[in-house]
Amino acid sequence: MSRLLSRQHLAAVRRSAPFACVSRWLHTPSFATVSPQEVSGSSPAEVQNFVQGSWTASANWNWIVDPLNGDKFIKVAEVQGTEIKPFVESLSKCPKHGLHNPLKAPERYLMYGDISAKAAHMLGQPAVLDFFAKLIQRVSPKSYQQALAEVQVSQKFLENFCGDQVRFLARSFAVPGNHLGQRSNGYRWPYGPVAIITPFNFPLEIPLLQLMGALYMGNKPVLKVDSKVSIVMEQMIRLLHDCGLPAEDMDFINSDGAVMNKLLLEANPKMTLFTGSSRVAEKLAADLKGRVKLEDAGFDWKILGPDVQEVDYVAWVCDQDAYACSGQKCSAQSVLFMHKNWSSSGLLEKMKKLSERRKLEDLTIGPVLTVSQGRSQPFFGGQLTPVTTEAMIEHMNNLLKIRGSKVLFGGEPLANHSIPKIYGAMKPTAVFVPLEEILKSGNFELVTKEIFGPFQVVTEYSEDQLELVLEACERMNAHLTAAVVSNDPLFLQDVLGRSVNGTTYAGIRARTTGAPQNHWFGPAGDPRGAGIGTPEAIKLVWSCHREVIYDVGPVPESWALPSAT
Ligand SMILES: NC(=O)c1ccc[n+]([C@@H]2O[C@H](COP(=O)([O-])OP(=O)(O)OC[C@H]3O[C@@H](n4cnc5c(N)ncnc54)[C@H](O)[C@@H]3O)[C@@H](O)[C@H]2O)c1
Repeated sequence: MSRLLSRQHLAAVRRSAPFACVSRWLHTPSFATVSPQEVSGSSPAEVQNFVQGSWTASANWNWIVDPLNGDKFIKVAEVQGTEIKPFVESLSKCPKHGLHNPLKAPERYLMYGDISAKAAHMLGQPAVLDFFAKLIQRVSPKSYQQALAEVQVSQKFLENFCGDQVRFLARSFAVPGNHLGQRSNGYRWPYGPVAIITPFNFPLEIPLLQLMGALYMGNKPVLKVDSKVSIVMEQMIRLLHDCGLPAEDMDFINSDGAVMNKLLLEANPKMTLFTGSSRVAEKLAADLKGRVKLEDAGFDWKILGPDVQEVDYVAWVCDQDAYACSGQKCSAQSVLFMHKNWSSSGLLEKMKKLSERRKLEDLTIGPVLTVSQGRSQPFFGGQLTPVTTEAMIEHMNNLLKIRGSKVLFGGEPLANHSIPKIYGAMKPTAVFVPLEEILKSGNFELVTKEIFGPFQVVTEYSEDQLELVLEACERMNAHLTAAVVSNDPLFLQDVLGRSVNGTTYAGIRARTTGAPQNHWFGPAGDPRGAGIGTPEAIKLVWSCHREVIYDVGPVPESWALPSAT
């Protein structure tokens, strides 16, 4: 359905809708072609692709089921392997030097400042914030506050890059040369044709921030979002077009992983930003011969230091870090190392009580959406774990085989729900495993396996066991976020100085999650590691360094031909 037709359809629906429906549509923003409240099994929404300046369908519709009741409620026009040609051609139209760069079409930096200003203004309207928050809730169930925070972070990010801020991203430098007429200039240069692949858990924030970063620096991206949630970004692209985004500047594709993999191999983007599991990240790094930046798995740790204080606050942050968004933040607290001084503080009892406040009705706990890949997705090697209820229970039972381990709270499936079986439905769960056992080679892999759901491991250490805690952190593979909860400066210095996680919070209010637009967010310790959010992240991910050495003379009158060297 073309954009025009969609609008006509929308207008027709608005005309024929009963009163309650009309009032909802009245609150639907002008760019939108769906209403979050209306999408249902009996009134399914459609998601299209955008390529070479127009919205297109495909030969195949992939049905997405409502994660709360299993109804087929969204159909996505998934591009098949035989249909990728327009996307390949579109990317090939962009030269390696990009759509703009410091020496070509610099007015486009200003244009993107204007687009950001308009988009920030539009997204900041209460009705538009609400529209996106509710749409996110429909496809990636989380509490209204969590969904709204995702939209607000995205809105603030756009505000941050208004006016001249986009051109400042491409600030260059000059160094005087050796003689008159010579100087070197360092430029931030685009890659040209690029690709962005993003997962299901932040349907708006991750794709929007990476997309805008790519565009700001002069690249032409093709964007692929997990089909389960791509309706959100489809609507956002319509908003961006309304705010002046040139239609030819980016493409949007819906497909399964295998087709996207094929597209990457045929279109040969000069850089691919991948956010998702380590399994796919490693495959793409090999397939694309290292031309990638990665935001992959997180097994995020929190260490509570020896100074016990603010127990209620720390318990609340632990609950939020481990269980908000049902534990489906890549920054979620996966393991808690608790100094023995906290044992008698009542912290664990408080965490248990807080976890029991969570309920499906307000989506403070909800479905776990990591599933095995779609029909045509081949198995690429490595452990592929759909996080179903059974898978989480099985993982818990394996942990419970470790000597001294026990369930602290949770450990049971959610009751009274209609979440489809392909998704997980588990109460917020904490399993205690003794520190010495965690470190044993047979156990370590199991304990540090990322369970992308409401699940954490808790352990305890004594004064003389900090070395073991740091050894555990050193042996982990994913170094995304971390928290050192202490106001003891020497403790902080010691732990921070001997660890690597990319986004680390330190102090008694430290958390593992949050990641607003004003913090760098990304892994450390891997040269392929990407970042998101800040000017530094945009420059690192979406541009490379180019040095132009101007040497315009004059050649000194005294110059004579030197002997051969
Ligand atoms: N580091 C971060 O910033 C960050 C942020 C969010 C999620 N994550 C991680 O993402 C994972 C959860 O997401 P998921 O299970 O949906 O991840 P996933 O790797 O299965 O999928 C991510 C995206 O990659 C696509 N994809 C899959 N195979 C592909 C292939 N061969 N070629 C190209 N694209 C392919 C998927 O369709 C999806 O759009 C967790 O491990 C989590 O920690 C990391």
